Order: sequence, then structure tokens, then C-alpha cells
Amino acid sequence: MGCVCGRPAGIDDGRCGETPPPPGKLSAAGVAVVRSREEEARKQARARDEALERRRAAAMAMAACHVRSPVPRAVEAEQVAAGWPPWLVNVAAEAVRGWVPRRAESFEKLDKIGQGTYSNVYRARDLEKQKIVALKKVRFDNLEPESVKFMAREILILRRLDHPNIIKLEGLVTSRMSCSLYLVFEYMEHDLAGLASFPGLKLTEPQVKCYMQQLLRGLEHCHSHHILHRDIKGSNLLIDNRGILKIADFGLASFFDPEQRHPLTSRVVTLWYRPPELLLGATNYGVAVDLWSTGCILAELYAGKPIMPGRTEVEQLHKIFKLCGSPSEDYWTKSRLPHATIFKPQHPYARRVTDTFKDFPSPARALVDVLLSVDPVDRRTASSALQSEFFTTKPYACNPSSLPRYPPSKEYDAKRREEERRQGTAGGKQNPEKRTRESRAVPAPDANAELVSSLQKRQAQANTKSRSEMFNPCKEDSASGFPMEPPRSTHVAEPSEDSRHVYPTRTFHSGPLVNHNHPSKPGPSTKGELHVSGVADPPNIPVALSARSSARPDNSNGAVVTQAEVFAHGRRLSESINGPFSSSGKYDQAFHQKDDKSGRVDGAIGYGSKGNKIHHSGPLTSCPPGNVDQMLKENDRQIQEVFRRTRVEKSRVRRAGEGRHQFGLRDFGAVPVFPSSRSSYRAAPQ
Ligand SMILES: Nc1ncnc2c1ncn2[C@@H]1O[C@H](COP(=O)(O)OP(=O)(O)OP(=O)(O)O)[C@@H](O)[C@H]1O
Repeated sequence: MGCVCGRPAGIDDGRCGETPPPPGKLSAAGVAVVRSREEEARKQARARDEALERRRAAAMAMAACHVRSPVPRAVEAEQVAAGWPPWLVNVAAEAVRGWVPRRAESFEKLDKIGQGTYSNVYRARDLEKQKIVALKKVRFDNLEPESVKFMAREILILRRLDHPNIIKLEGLVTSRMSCSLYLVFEYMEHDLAGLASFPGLKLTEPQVKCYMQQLLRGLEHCHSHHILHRDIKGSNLLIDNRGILKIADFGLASFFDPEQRHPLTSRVVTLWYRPPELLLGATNYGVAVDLWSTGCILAELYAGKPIMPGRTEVEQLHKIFKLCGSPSEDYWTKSRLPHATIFKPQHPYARRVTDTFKDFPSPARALVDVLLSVDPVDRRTASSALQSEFFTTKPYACNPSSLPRYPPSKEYDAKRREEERRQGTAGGKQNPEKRTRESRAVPAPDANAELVSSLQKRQAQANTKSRSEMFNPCKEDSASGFPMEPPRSTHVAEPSEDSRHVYPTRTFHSGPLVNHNHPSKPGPSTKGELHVSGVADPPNIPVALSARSSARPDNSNGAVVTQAEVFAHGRRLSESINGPFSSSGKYDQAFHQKDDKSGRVDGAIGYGSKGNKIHHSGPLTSCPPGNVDQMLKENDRQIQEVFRRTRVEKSRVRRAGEGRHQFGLRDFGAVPVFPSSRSSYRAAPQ
């Protein structure tokens, strides 16, 4: 039956009650109604088309990222004939399409300038083009298709991007018989983390604006190409001698679907720069993750120190809630975040961003406030940030060419300086204040969650050689013109005992921004050299902690802490906060939970003569209600204690090893990684 107003049944468009026009004749009002309906229909059609277009673009981008490329066999054969190795062409032909490999002989390696989780980076002379370049030797297992695919994604993404504020991939160095791959980049003298930590260097407000503007322009380009960087931090923002900033390290970047239909991994972004939704396990995120990291960097440049240097995911989230407030009820409901039940505080935290940064100039504070919104939607876009008052009011961003030429300053250099100083003072007394100051540039354990899933995979490459190089004695580097690589650094800057606690506060004044205390500290290595037992696989551990509360691989091997140790720490910490894993504890039970009288539960950690064991049997700390900070400090202290004991243990083992060598025994450190570990190589994450 139809409506009384004459409209057919089933139509509920809010127009019920309108008088239908007589057939064949429309009143003026009727004409207006028809027109507005037509206009509405046109609008809907336009929106539909745009959505379709966006989906099509995203689908194409996703398809491009697919590894088994649609490249026909004949083309693959051509690519091999052109000099590409079959292991690359077979799984990632798309990544090298239209290119020919450069030969190693056409470069002269000069020195090592960087070391990442996945790479060693060298300064080199391009003998054909007569210019200095950066060669990034990527670590992967060429026998493992998933590992090759993952590496190839970085190449594909880099080739898709073309912008003055994004590092340019200029070529690839490999050969048909080769088992390794070098990415050739334009050479950049500095990175933002290095500059910020350079002793005595002062950035003025126009300079900060200049760098931030370039960062946001680069991000705008990535996002408009449906690419998320997912690891924005100072050491990935390279700066050349002309003051041009370029976003680098697309190793964790990914294509994304603006409709957010394709789940992505939440295990990305270096911990201090990781947004709350990822810590809460979101898998349908977008550009806002990069904007959060950008907000952290902006605030860091003004504050002169990292603003939320968490050591574990739980602590990171706690720092975020304390500064930015906990999410609103509405957000918890609509976001349906996987770890919400674990981490949702019973009592909301108030937002304190404007209070905390009250000394910042107000346009800077306002932009930080937007970028550090807990709800990702409120962070808006890179384009809107570029139009914010921060950039449109005086003092304006300076011109990059007016920036001073700095002496070489990379985070890597800062690490090296610290290392040299550490070695210089080895055995002697160290100025504790200096150490503290030098301990903040690099997020420590669990710096990058996604990386952790591949730690063991990468451990297999701990000697900077791909497994294929270990198993197939592929001597290309020496044979093909590259001088042999310099030996790997075999030491690590020890984590500062107090790296988290002592952050000199800095009052902002509108003159130059002083970054006197932006030091560098590698986190603990993750080589599994301690024998760990007694850490059962916890069935009830929240994913956020179980898989990720691990140490950052820093490619050095002084202080060695296993994943299991840090994992065990994460578990204890979470238990301290949430109650035992067997119960479905809530995040803020820590604030109200009844204290364990003894404080520390027997056998929480045990080493050395007791057999290098980690035992765990309950909460580690006693925590008065409301005093999570103190509890976290105590946990920190205990982490440092683990490091200290480990160092002692490690040097004991090393001394023993040296003794073995003298007697002709084999050093276990030299035992190659066996093929059984291959399955642990990383699969390309979404
Ligand atoms: N084009 C370049 N010019 C100069 N230095 C560079 C260049 N590219 C990289 N580096 C240096 O090498 C370091 C490691 O490079 P990159 O971050 O790309 O490697 P990664 O293995 O992906 O590192 P991460 O552990 O951050 O994921 C950088 O922090 C930087 O200092």
C-alpha cells in the first residue's frame, strides 16, 4: 500500500506529506523539488564515481605491490638476460621493470655511513656519473621468496614516488650471479636526529618551520599516492648541504586503501613515534599514523628532547594517555580496537597537551595539538597541516638555501661519537650527566615493533651477510670491484642507566631552539646468546606485548639481551599493570590493584650461577595505587640491571671464548646460522 501522500510504499525519504504534483504539470515549488532531487542524485553519482576511482587506484596500488608480478615469463627471461639475478626476477620482476642493473665495478666504496636494522649504508663514488652516492646494502635472504618480496616492496614504493622531499632511488647494483643487492641513492650529509643532537646547534623557529614544511610536503606526496611511510622519525629524515630534507627509509612503507578495507599490520613505527591506535592493535588505519609521528617530531624540535620516550608498549601508551588524554568513550566504541579491553583505563585521563607545551609559540602548540589528537580523524591531513597558522604566520619558514651548512651530523655519527667516548672512558669513571644526555636520540628496546617479528630472521644475517652469502660462498663484493666491507662494529653503546628518567626540562623562548641534549643510544642487541629457560610461552599474553616487547636489533653485540628476556620483562610489566595474565586484567588495575606485600616475587629474574635462567612467577613490582610512574621506574631499573648482568656475563663468555681459541677450540660466535632457521624470515607484512 502506498503512503497517504501518494508516494509508493517502502519509500522513507523524509518527504512523506509532500503534495504530489498533478500529472504533467509542476508548480514552481515542484520544479524546485525536482531540481534539488536531480542535483542530489548527481552529487551521489559523483561521490560514487569518486569512491570507485579511489578504490580502483588503491586496488592498482595494491596490485603493484603484489609480489608475483603479472610480468610474463618472456619478460622475466629478458630481465635475466639484462643481468638481473633469477631469484629477484622470479618473485619481484615488477620492482626492476624497465631498469638494468648497475655493476658493482662502477662504484668505489668509500666508508660506512649508516647502519639500519635491514641494511648497511656506504658512501661511494659513482665512477660513471662522477658523483658521490649512498649505497644501501639491504639484508634479506635471496633464497627465501618472502624475504625478497619484502625487500622488493621498498624498491617498488621508492620508484612510485617522485618528489623533492623524498629520497630518490637512482638505481640498483647487482648481477645475474649475485646474491646481494645495493640500492643507489643520492647522498645526504645529515639527518634530522643527528642535527638535533649536534652539540651546541641551535635551530631557530624559521628553521624548524622550514624542516617541518618539507617533511609535510613529502608526506603529502606519499599519501596522495596511497603510500604510508610508517616509520617517520628524525633519523629517517635526511638533509643535504643545501638544506633540503628528504624522507628516507621506506622499508616499512606500504600501499594503503583509502577505504581501509585491507587490514595492515599494527606492528610498525618506532615506539616513541607510534600512535595510540597502533599500540591498541588497529589494523585499519591510514595517513594519521604518519601525522602522529610528525607531531612528535615537531614537539621534539621545540622541546629539545623526545616528548614520549617509552621503553615498552605499555609505558608508551601510558605516556600518551598522560599527555594526550585517554580516548573518548565514543572513540573506544567506534574504533573497536583489538586491545581496548586490556588497555582501556577505568578512569579517563585528561588531555594536557596545551598545558605541557605552554611555552611553545601558540601556532606551533596548536599544530602539535592537532597532530597529537588521540582520534586519528582529528589529526586531519598533511595538506591541512601545511595550511595551518604555523606556516601562514610570521616568522615564516626560511628558505632551505639560507640554512647554515652544518658539519657532518648523522645519528649514526652521534652513536659513533658516543661509542668512542665510551671506549675512551672504559674502565674509568664516566660523567653520569654526559651519559644521560647522550642517551635519548634513539628509542631503546622495542624501537620498532614490526621489526621484532623478524628479529630472529635478521639474526641469521647478523654478520651483515645474507644467508645466501653464508651458504653459497658468493664472493661478489671482493670479486666485482667493491673493496671488501669494513669489519662490523663489534661493540655497543651501553644503555644509560638513567636514560629514561633524567630529561632536563627546557623552557621554550622565542629565540633559537636549543637542542643541547639530543643524544644517541643504540638499544640492546637481540642476538640470542643468553640461554633462557623458564619462560613458558604465555597463552594469555596480550599480543601487544608477547610479540613485540622485544629489544631493537642494533647490529652490535656488546650488551646482549634476548627477545625472551625483554619479552619476560614485558610480561612482568604488563602483569604489574594489568594483573596476572591468566586474568583478563584491565589497564588501570595497576592504579588500584592490591599490592603484593613482598613487592618483588621470588625468582623474577635469575642469572649466572643459577644457570642463566629467567624465572617468572608474578608481578615484579609493588605499586602503590596511582603510582604507575614509580612502578615503571622500578621496571626500568630492573631492565638496566638485566643489561648490566648481561654485559658482565657476555664479557665473561668472551674471555672464556678467547681462552678456547688459544687452545684451538671453536668460537661458538662464529658458527653459521643453520637452514632450519629459514622459516623465521619475514614474510611481507601488509
Ligand atoms: N641517501 C643516504 N645518504 C646518506 N646517508 C644515508 C642515506 N640513506 C641512508 N643513510 C644512512 O643510513 C642509515 C640507515 O638507512 P635506512 O634507515 O634506510 O636503513 P634501515 O636498515 O631501513 O634502517 P632502520 O633500522 O631505521 O629501519 C640512515 O639512518 C642514514 O643515516
